[in-house]
Amino acid sequence: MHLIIDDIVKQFAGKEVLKGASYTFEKGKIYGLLGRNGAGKTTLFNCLSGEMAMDGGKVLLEENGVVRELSEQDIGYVYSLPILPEFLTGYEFVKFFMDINRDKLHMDQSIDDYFDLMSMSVEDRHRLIKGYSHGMKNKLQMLMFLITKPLVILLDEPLTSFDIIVASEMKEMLREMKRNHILIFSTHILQLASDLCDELVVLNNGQLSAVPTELLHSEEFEQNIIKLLKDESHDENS
Ligand SMILES: Nc1ncnc2c1ncn2[C@@H]1O[C@H](COP(=O)(O)OP(=O)(O)OP(=O)(O)O)[C@@H](O)[C@H]1O
Repeated sequence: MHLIIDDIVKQFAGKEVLKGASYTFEKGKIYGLLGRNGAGKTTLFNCLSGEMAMDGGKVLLEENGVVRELSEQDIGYVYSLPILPEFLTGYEFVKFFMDINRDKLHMDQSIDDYFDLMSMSVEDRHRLIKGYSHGMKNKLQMLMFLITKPLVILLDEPLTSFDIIVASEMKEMLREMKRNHILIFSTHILQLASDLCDELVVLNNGQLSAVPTELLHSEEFEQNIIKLLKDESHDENS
């Protein structure tokens, strides 16, 4: 399975943020998306998820040799600031979520099984989401995708809000999930990127490019990434 991003263009009031971004992502890998503040990472995710209309380009999904347009159902998007109904408990929300998606699911696990997978205590799952920490809200969002298993999962700065124990559990889970999904996450934490990702992609000057794999585990990794991101062609006002 491949996610093919082909020549995406996106502009806001005449300012081009994505200038013909192209890249092919494949199943079985975790991709880290790096870029400076304002480079357009969230914009790219919004275009992929269909939340924002693109001004040009295509997003395609290739499965078993068949290429089709990516649909909203193929995408799971973990926001950096999760939007969840605060007046429900985590348990009530997951129950509701499973009910509305019932026809699409293989109901092989119970609600509690999913919470167990997320290591969320029985007490927490029955508390109002209103009182959840940022990290717990992110966990709940991740749980939704364990249920619906979208083919492509986008994570916008996801692990920054987790404590080290939860972050390490999440990393393990992402490594498990990559077998059947395409996982792309944006981050500013280079340590996390080099630790977790199989491939790094840089968004710079509106275009996507791969970071050579040999740089990923080299001693000069950080310096090389800084050099790449400082590329003189990057100009936030262009
Ligand atoms: N809805 C919008 N209307 C106008 N401009 C926007 C909109 N969304 C994003 N932009 C602009 O597009 C550019 C890219 O923003 P974006 O949030 O995608 O960057 P980012 O790489 O995710 O940044 P960060 O790392 O700081 O989160 C910025 O200059 C931003 O101001």
